[in-house]
Amino acid sequence: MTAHLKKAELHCHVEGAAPPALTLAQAEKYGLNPTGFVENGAYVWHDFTSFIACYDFVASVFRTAEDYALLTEAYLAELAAANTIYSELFISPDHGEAVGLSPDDYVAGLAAGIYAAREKTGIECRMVIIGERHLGPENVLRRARWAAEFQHPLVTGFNMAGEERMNRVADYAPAFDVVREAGLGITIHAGELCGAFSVADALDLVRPSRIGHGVRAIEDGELVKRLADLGTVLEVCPGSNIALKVFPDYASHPLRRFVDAGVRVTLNSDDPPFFHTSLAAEYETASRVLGFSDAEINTMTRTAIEAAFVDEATRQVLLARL
Ligand SMILES: Nc1ncnc2[nH]cnc12
Ligand SMILES: [Zn+2]
Repeated sequence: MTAHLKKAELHCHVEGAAPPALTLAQAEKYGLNPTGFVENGAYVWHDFTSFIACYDFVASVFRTAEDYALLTEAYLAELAAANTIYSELFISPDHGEAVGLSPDDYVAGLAAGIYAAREKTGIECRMVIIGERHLGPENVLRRARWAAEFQHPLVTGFNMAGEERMNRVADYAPAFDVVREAGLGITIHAGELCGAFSVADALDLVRPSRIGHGVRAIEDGELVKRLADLGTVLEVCPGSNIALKVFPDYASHPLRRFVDAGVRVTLNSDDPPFFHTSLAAEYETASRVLGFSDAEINTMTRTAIEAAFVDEATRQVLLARL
């Protein structure tokens, strides 16, 4: 049982956290047809490409700051009820813009949800801006420039997500130079859909403190050693990896091998209802299926707080709560 363990999450996409029932209610509110995306109370997709199409539909039913406040507060309340003290949400202003919601209003809605949840439950949360890789290097650079200029106390990092098989990390390096210069925390999706070379590219060209997934680094022993030596933190999402068939089953999942190699790892849900998971379920899987002890799982939670994109005073408060 892991219900009693304190938890922290570094890797969850906010639109990807929308429960299907909420998506259906929002679709009805705006007269949008969910057929093909939500069936029998579950999201419909069969590979990464159709997952992204479904994700885009789900995002399109959230159209105002109030919609985002509702979604965010509901997700954080669920996390807090599962003993979660810290959450980092990946937010995608491009999805807001796609439905006519300005980046400022998009962030304002998310922040309202975060403040409301903190008031009611004490959960601490920060936002990480996403640049969507499949929108191309120019758009990710545009988003990075915006993120570098944008000042909000809860926006503390930058990330690139989306279709990893499109282009090479080098094409996006200028965007990361911009946000590094601005002092934002840096993480990047790599080593999920592409192999170890993608993680190596990220280390060489982006120099992130964390990597989203990174799990296919396991294909290169030297790279695993490099991750351990650098102290790079992997945001591991086992349920997502199994759902997207990055690994065929939990027996093949490399989380234990990373831990044994001294790589710093954390547990995350990625897009929980899409992958029939939750942060609480990921903790349970780590315990019951992957065989980690409570002490080992607590180390992962501590690692998440150590790697969180927060100011040092907040980090100390969070560490004291563990
Ligand atoms: N698992 C994932 N990989 C890449 N981009 C994403 N966007 C939302 N979920 C994602
Ligand atoms: Zn992700």
